[in-house]
Amino acid sequence: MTKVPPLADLLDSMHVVSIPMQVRFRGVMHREIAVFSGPSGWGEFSPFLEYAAPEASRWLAAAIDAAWQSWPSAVRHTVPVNATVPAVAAADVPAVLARYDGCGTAKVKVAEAGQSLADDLDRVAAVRETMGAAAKVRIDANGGWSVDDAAAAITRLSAYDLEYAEQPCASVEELVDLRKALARNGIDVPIAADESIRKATDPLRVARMGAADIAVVKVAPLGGVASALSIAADAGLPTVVSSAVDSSVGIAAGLALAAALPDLPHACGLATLELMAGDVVGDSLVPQSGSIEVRRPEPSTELLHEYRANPERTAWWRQRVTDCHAHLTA
Ligand SMILES: O=C(O)CCC(=O)c1ccccc1C(=O)O
Ligand SMILES: [Mg+2]
Repeated sequence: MTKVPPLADLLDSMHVVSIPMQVRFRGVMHREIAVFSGPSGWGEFSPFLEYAAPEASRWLAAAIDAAWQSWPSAVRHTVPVNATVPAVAAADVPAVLARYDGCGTAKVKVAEAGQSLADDLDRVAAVRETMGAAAKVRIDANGGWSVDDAAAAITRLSAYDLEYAEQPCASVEELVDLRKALARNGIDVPIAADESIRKATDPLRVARMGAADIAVVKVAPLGGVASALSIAADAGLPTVVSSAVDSSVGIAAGLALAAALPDLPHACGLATLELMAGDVVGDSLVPQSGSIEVRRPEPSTELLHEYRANPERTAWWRQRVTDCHAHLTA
C-alpha cells in the first residue's frame, strides 16, 4: 500500500480540467479530471462524479501511486487495443469506428437503460458489418441484464460471433448462474467480469466462485498499477486492461499495467481517448495500427490551461481530494 503524502503535496500541483467528449458516455458530454505531480511523475484522479469517498479513495490511492511510486518493469513496448463503441445508434457506428486506427477488436456497449435488445442487435450487427468477419467483437452490458435476459440476449447476439460478454449481469452469483445456463444451451461465449472486480470489496471472489472466464482490470479503482497487477496474478484468469475514460495521464498507468502482465491474450480497452475531444498532453496515447506505444507523456501547461475547469468545479474537486485523503489516512 502506498504511503500517503501530506494533503498539501497533492493540492499544490493539482489541476482540474473538463474535457469535452466526442460522444455521450455514461450520460455525460464532459469528463472532469484532476491531475497532480509527485517525484515519479503525474497521477490522474478522476472517479465518476457520483462515487462517494470510500470508492473514490481507491482512485486517489492509484493517483498517488503513479506520482510517488515506480511502476513494475515492462515485458512489451506496445499494447494492442480495442475500439470502444458507446450505446450509439447503428447508423453512427461507422463514424465511431473510423476514429480507431487499425483496431481489429471492438467493444460494443449493450443493455443501455432506455434501449431495447433490438437496439443492441442493430448496433452489434453494424459493428460486425463495418469491421468484417475477421474482427473480434465483444460486448459490455455493465451489469444491465438479469440472468434470463442475458442468456436470451447473448444467445441472439452470438450470431455475430462474440469474443466475450463483459459483465452481463450485476452480481457474482448471477454470473455463475448465467455461465451454467449458457453451457446448458450450448452457447460458447466467454464471460468477463469488470464491475464484479473493480467495485467489489473482495476483487478475487469472481475467480474463486468461477464466475468469469476473463478478468477486466482497471488501474484507478484497484488502487494503482502494482495493486492491479497483483490482483490480476491472484485471480489467475486471462486479463484485459481497460480505462475509465482517462486523459493520457491515466492511460499511461493502464499501459504500464498491460505492459507488465506476463500474458496479454486480448486487446485492451485503452483507446478511449478517441471518445474524447481533448487531452492534457500534446502527444496523446492513441492507437496506431491497432496498438498504443508504452510511454508516459507529460501534461502541457497550455492544455491544462485550455481545459481548466471553472472555479466552482475546481473547488469541488479540491474538496473531494481533501475528503478522500482523509479517508485514506483515517
Ligand atoms: O474497455 C473499453 O473498451 C473502454 C472502457 C470502458 O468501457 C469503460 C469506461 C468507463 C467506465 C466503464 C467502462 C466499462 O468497461 O464498463
Ligand atoms: Mg466494463
